[in-house]
Amino acid sequence: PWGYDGDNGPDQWHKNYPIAKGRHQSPIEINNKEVHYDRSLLPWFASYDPCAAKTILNNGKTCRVVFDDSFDRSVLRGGPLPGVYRLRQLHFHWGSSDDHGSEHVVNGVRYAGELHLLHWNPKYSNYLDAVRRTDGIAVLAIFLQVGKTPKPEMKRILEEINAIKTKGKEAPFPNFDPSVLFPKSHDYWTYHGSFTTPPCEECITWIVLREPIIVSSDQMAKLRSLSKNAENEPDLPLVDNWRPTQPRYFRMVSASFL
Ligand SMILES: NS(=O)(=O)c1ccc(B(O)O)cc1
Ligand SMILES: [Zn+2]
Repeated sequence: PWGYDGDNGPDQWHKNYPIAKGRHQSPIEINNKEVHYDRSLLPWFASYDPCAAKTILNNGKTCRVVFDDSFDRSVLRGGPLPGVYRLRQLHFHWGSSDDHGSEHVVNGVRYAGELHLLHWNPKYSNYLDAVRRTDGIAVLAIFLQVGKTPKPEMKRILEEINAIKTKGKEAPFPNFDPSVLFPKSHDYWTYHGSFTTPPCEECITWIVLREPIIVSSDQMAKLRSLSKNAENEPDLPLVDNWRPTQPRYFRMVSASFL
């Protein structure tokens, strides 16, 4: 199966998932010189129900929190989006050390990690139908920057890590509103792209926040303490689960700020 190692890593994905060599792939480099300020872009809003949070799991590729998306309970709207999109899950990407780990890169800057909140367009009958549509999915991406005054709200997620150390482990994760993780500024870049993991469908409206959230080096180490294997297998650290940047081709990256 696909992964992030030499033999099954990002450069090989196209063999089983040809879309991985498409013209609208993610992540990408976001460079000020190529960004277009779009003053018609609206602010985005998240209205999340903390009771929609269900479980946290280690799927061997990332740490994911899953939400009830059986109705418009926790939604993202505004910004570049035509309507409301339902929150389905959040997950992280991180490196083997603090100097890299994010998927998007801003003016050459790699952050220690990246948080993705995945939402789907309820105009489609279900999530699997939405991933086949160019306006099917919206991902809110938030950079993780290592600093001395970490965001206390990150603690809640990292405290659960001990319960999901190995692949396949899942634990209840009730009563959590992920908007507590948002940075102060809602400034964002937006462009059309893809899942950053196979099957790499090109169905995502990306909303990448300019302001990172601060996490501590210990918190990043906590994420790196997850194992990519199950408990009865050798303990291989789950690190460097990020895809390198992909060609932008003829895509416009719009900014909501000057
Ligand atoms: N990294 S990403 O947000 O593009 C993403 C989201 C979901 C899935 B998935 O549920 O397979 C894969 C990648
Ligand atoms: Zn992701």
